[in-house]
Amino acid sequence: MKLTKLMQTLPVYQTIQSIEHIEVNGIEMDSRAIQNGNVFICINGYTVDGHDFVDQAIHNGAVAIVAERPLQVSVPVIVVQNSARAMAKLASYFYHQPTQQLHLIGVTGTNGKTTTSYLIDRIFRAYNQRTGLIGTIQMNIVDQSYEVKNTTPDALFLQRHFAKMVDHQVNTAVMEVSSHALDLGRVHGCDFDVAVFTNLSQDHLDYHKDMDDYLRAKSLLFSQLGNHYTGKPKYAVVNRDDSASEVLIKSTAHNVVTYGLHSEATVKAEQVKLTANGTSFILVANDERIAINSKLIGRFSVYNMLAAASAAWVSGVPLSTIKEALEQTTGVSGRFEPVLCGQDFGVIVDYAHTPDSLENVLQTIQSFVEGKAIVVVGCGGNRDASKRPLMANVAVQHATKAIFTSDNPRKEDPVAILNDMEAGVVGQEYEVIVDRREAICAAIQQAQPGDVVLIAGKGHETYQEVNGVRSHFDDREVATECIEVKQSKEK
Ligand SMILES: CC(=O)N[C@H]1[C@@H](OP(=O)(O)OP(=O)(O)OC[C@H]2O[C@@H](n3ccc(=O)[nH]c3=O)[C@H](O)[C@@H]2O)O[C@H](CO)[C@@H](O)[C@@H]1O[C@H](C)C(=O)N[C@@H](C)C(=O)N[C@H](CCC(=O)O)C(=O)O
Ligand SMILES: Nc1ncnc2c1ncn2[C@@H]1O[C@H](COP(=O)(O)OP(=O)(O)OP(=O)(O)O)[C@@H](O)[C@H]1O
Ligand SMILES: N[C@H](CCC[C@H](N)C(=O)O)C(=O)O
Ligand SMILES: [Mg+2]
Repeated sequence: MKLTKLMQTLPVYQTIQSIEHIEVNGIEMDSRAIQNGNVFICINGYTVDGHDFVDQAIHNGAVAIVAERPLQVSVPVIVVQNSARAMAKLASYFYHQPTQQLHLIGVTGTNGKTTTSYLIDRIFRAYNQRTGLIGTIQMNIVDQSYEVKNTTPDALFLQRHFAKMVDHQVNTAVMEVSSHALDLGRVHGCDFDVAVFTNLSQDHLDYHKDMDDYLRAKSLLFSQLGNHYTGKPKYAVVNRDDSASEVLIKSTAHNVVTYGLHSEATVKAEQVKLTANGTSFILVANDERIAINSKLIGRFSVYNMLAAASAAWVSGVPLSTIKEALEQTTGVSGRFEPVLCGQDFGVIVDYAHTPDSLENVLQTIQSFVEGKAIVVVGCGGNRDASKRPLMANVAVQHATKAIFTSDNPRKEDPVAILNDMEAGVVGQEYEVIVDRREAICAAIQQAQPGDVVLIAGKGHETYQEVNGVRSHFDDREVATECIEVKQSKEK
């Protein structure tokens, strides 16, 4: 592609050298990956500044540079205001605007994005669509899975893989859209057809200045809806029971569909019944009604099902298909996942890593547990420290017994993180066991028939990061080992 043609997608840029003759065969943001004929985009990151790697990029064959400032180098430099946002547009154009060929659904919110995305994916599969999915656990393109580093990867990765989805005849794609991604412009080149909001509560205040700033980032998914005008109808699907939805509704000029349990909503759940084995409710969408009997547990799961059902319903999927998919779903890896080794007490591995999700999950357990609810929980290092005392407080308030432990301390001192957690507890008992394996085994040792042990925070993760080094660690495997040790002692 001619560089001049590629650059047409940017409304404003500056270059003093002629770029008329340049032919481009690829875009890269990493100097190490540059090949002959590529354009190198310099991104000023959190760790290093991509502008410092132009020489390596040129040495590897870069024919032009996109940068945020003029650079004295041997190839033309195109100066833009924000190279990450420019990259999103350039990548979309280079890969022939793949998201315009997909029915693209974006899911944002503090909790429930992964679960809701999987439910949407399963509904569209039941509707015989070829689907793609991008989120915290992995990326799926039809039946192939790929690792991802971020919940919402960078714009280049996204556009490249949307193009791959188009090549694989995918027609519907669903992705989680994190607040970081919205703020950093990772989804700037994406033409969403449906934007879904789950809920808002505290998280990521290490990155966002305050809750208003966090909500502002989330609202970008709604304000940018329909930016790439193609004439297709666009829908905002929001949780009516969450007050943050008011801001999101005001952020979009497109169709708004609300869902909820308590308020007047377009899509509702009526006659909700929550049991230890699942949930049932009547799904109401305008004047259509259908009974749902799901294996998913807890009121929060009803919200996730409503969000997914609404996204599918506005896309034209019949309620009968939505019912079929929701009823077949047993759950998502590491989300309220039971560990079953024939023991006479429950063990649940869950990804709750915010005060709100921990409270939701513990309340759900309390609603059916016959004995004690024992929670093992920690807080991540180098992430929002202000949620630590709040999570500890939720743990002691909503569990019979709380054991505080480590959850990816990253580069922080695990004991310092635990001290931050302990500051949130006044006058209530808890135990601190720094080593996560020991903490899980201690909880399982203490469990009596009828008790439930909740192991929170890591869900599907298969590593523990300590001192910046990741080692294999899977809560489900460790719990199984601890149960087997307990069973062998009892024989
Ligand atoms: C803080 C943050 O968002 N960091 C992201 C960022 O990394 P960074 O800014 O450190 O990148 P960097 O290493 O400084 O590199 C800057 C530029 O120099 C280039 N470079 C670098 C070295 C070199 O030799 N040559 C070169 O050209 C790099 O390719 C890059 O273009 O860019 C990387 C590539 O896109 C991301 O993987 C990385 O996410 C890290 C892993 C991360 O942990 N991010 C978290 C905070 C995050 O984004 N989380 C959200 C939400 C999670 C959720 O709630 O579900 C997410 O969407 O994942
Ligand atoms: N709708 C919900 N409301 C509150 N809590 C929820 C909801 N759905 C799930 N949870 C809780 O939050 C945890 C994380 O769920 P999920 O992975 O679906 O969220 P996420 O938004 O993708 O999280 P992340 O930001 O890490 O990607 C679950 O394990 C469960 O404890
Ligand atoms: N997406 C979340 C994951 C947190 C999971 C928890 N296990 C941790 O490491 O803090 C985040 O980046 O904040
Ligand atoms: Mg997620």
